This record gives sequence, structure tokens and C-alpha cells, in this order.
Amino acid sequence: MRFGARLHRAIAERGPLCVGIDPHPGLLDAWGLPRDVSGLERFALTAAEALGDTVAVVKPQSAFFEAYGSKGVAVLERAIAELRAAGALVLLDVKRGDIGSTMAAYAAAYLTDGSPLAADAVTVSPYLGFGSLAPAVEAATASGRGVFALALTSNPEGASVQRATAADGRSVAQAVVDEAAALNAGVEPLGDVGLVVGATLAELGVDLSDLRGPVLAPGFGAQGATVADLRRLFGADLSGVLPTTSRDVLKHGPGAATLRSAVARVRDSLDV
Ligand SMILES: O=c1ccn([C@@H]2O[C@H](COP(=O)(O)O)[C@@H](O)[C@H]2O)c(=O)[nH]1
Repeated sequence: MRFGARLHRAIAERGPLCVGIDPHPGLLDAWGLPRDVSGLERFALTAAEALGDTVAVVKPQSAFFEAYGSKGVAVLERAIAELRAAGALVLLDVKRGDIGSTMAAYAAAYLTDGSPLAADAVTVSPYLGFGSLAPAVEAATASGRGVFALALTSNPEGASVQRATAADGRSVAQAVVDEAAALNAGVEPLGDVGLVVGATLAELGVDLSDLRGPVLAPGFGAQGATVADLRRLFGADLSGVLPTTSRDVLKHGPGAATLRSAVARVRDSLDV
């Protein structure tokens, strides 16, 4: 089954929420865990236990695992496997982007059956040109996986590039939106090419009406965005919009039960 269809079903069954696993050193401290691979492992596997059977999409942030070297990446591999076994879709936040021949290697690592780091979807950066993402898009669609391309990121610095005007007069972000929309054309119920659009934006400033793909909305929670911001940016109908939050849920650890309660509160607040 295509990724978009799997995501549509997961949202219908579990609600429109993505929760990130971001093992910040400060969160390890707060959970009473050591800042080493054993602490990382306990953190990631506790989060996976709490989230894997209840949240539609879980988004491990690769950087926090890579920080511990090969042993940290091994923990990431295990967390991905446990989350997928528990029924969550895993969106690995790696924001990869490179020339096409190197993108093919990233696609082999993250979007190909049998790879230890294979997830259900990954974040990708289109800022080497959207066309450079083709190997990732092809590997994803061939294997029932997806990609989420950065369009308008939640950090204030993103605007200087993403709001710039491209040669044809569109904003760079709108050009990314249009490229993703072209790849999703005709795919029901949801395309496999999603976008990242921050929930923190002062204004949307792009037309998403032809996208037909999912929108990952980071910035919800710890970065200050609220449910009202989601509605202001994306309208009353949030279908296809996947708010994602990490620290705002993770700060309720180390207990799996308190993490689950935090997820339930966030999901209830979405009221969809
Ligand atoms: O535009 C973007 C793209 C990705 N992120 C990532 O999402 C989480 C946010 O964590 P919070 O604790 O909820 O702030 C993190 O992994 C970022 O790298 C983003 O924030 N903005």
C-alpha cells in the first residue's frame, strides 16, 4: 500500500498527531538518565513503548542519536524497529539533500526494504533543487514509503531563503509546493510527497490547495505554536495536516504512562 494511504489510515485510526523522539541532553537529565548510550537507549525505548501503539506517526530526530556515534545509530535502528512493530508510522527526521547520485545512497539507507535504518518516510531538503530529490522520491514510491520536503520551516532564519523570489516570480517555497503537488497529482486519498510547513509562521503565504499530500507542521508546543495557529494557517479543515511536537510531550517522562497522558491531552486539544 502507498505511504499516503497508510498515513491516511493511521490518522483515521489514531488521530492527526506526530510526536518526536528528540533525546536532548537536558531531557536525559530531567528523566534521571546518564548522558551516554545507556541513557539514550533507555530514553528512546521508553518513548517508543509509550508512543508506538498510540500515536499515528513518530518522528525520531536522527541528530540526537548520531551525536553518540555508531552506538547511537544502533539505538536509532532499534527504536525504528520497535515503533514499526507496535504499529506507528516512523518519519525519520534527517533532512537529507544532496546531488542526485548521493541522494540515491540516502534513499538506499532510509527508504529501501532491508536497510536497518529504513523508516516509513524521511524529511528531505529541496535546496539543492527539487529535482535532486528524484532518487528519494522514486525509492519511496516504489516501496510504499514517503518523503516530506522542507517548504517553510518553523525557524525564523528559514524565511530569507524560502520566501525569496525565484526567477519565475514565485516564492522559492511556492515552487517547492508546486513540485510536490505535481508528484501527488491524481493520487488518492493522499499523495506520498509531503511538505514541512512550520506552525510558527506569521502567515502562510503559499497556496497549498493543489498539494494533495500531507503537511507536517513542526513548532507546535515548545516553539510556541498553538491549535489556534494551526487553524489560522491551514484553515478549519485540518485533514492532511500533521502537527508534530517533541519536547512538549517528552518533558512528561520518564514514565510511559505520563507520556501517554500527555499525548492524550495534546490530541484532545486538537479537537478534530
Ligand atoms: O521546520 C522544522 C523542521 C523540523 N523541525 C524538527 O521538529 C522537532 C521539533 O521539536 P520541538 O521539541 O517540538 O520543538 C525537532 O526535531 C526539529 O528538528 C522543526 O522544529 N522545524
